[in-house]
Amino acid sequence: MSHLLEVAGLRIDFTTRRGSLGAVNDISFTLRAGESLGLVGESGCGKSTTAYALMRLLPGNGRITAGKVLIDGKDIVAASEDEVRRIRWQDIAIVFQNAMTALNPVRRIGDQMVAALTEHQPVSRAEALDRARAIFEKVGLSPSRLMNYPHEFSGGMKQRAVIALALMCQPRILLADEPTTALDVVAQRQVLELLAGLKAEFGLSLILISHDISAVAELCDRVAVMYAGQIAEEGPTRETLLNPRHPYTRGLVASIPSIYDEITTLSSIEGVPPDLVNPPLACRFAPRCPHAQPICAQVPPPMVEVAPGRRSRCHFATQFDVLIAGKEIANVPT
Ligand SMILES: Nc1ncnc2c1ncn2[C@@H]1O[C@H](COP(=O)(O)OP(=O)(O)OP(=O)(O)O)[C@@H](O)[C@H]1O
Repeated sequence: MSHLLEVAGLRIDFTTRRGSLGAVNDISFTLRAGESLGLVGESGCGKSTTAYALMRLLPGNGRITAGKVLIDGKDIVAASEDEVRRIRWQDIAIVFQNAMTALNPVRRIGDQMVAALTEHQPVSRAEALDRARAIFEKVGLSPSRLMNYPHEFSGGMKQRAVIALALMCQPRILLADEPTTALDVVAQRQVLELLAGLKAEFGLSLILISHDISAVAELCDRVAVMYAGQIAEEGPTRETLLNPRHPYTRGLVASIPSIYDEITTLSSIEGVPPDLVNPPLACRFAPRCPHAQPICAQVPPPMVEVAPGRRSRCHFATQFDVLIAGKEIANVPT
């Protein structure tokens, strides 16, 4: 089956006062129609930057400096502004963390939804309104509230409205950047259930960016664990989180209470991620890795396939158990 989205060798740099900051460095992944991918990793690892690049919505000081982003075969990196306008929102749409980034506070929500469609497709206002009503219902909002202003909605309702807005042009790929972070626990759960339902109903391909690994475990077929602008490990969600092949994934999974029943330990990864203006030259995680070996500080690890559909950027990915066991043996008091 062909890929709906193919990201290859993506690199994104920001111009900063301290020099060039490599926010994303050689990222590759694919997404099939109807598939969901979770992007996880500590704050600052490049998740949002990746999502903005897929929409060609980087801030002014950000630039894609290498790589391709093929959306249904079309490269959005090389596309003209006109082509980008045809692709953005129609083929790929984004739900931001903060609903008010997407919603105009002084415009009725229904009018914003109508405009989102009529700006992109040759439909009448009446047709667009019909569609807005139908989508409002799909996202669990009453069509009678369509002409409300954003401030008349609760946080959870606003986020539903943002999802409705993103779906107006019937995109096939939906990016959700921390869609529940600003919500209370009940609304968080409801929005996640909504995303799962929409994915199933419309066959949406979903990229869920979240630091909530449990949400990703529940919603996503695959997971890409990012560290310092790179993908440290990627694979089917359950296998990857239950049996990591990268020390960073192992640390990340161990730092949350329990995603799957089998995992019960709780710890945290010591240290902080590197400065992306001057990242470590070899393995970016080596300075914090409890299992680091001399090679890790000398040679950049390649991304290797550890099993079909599973990749890890660790020198010891294919002998991971030995690496972990080695640490445990080294710790035995003599
Ligand atoms: N406009 C910008 N100018 C300069 N640096 C930026 C800019 N936006 C992001 N960065 C830097 O790029 C890196 C990646 O940031 P990004 O926001 O993509 O990470 P993230 O994983 O999404 O984090 P979070 O979970 O906090 O949103 C960070 O080092 C960040 O400081």
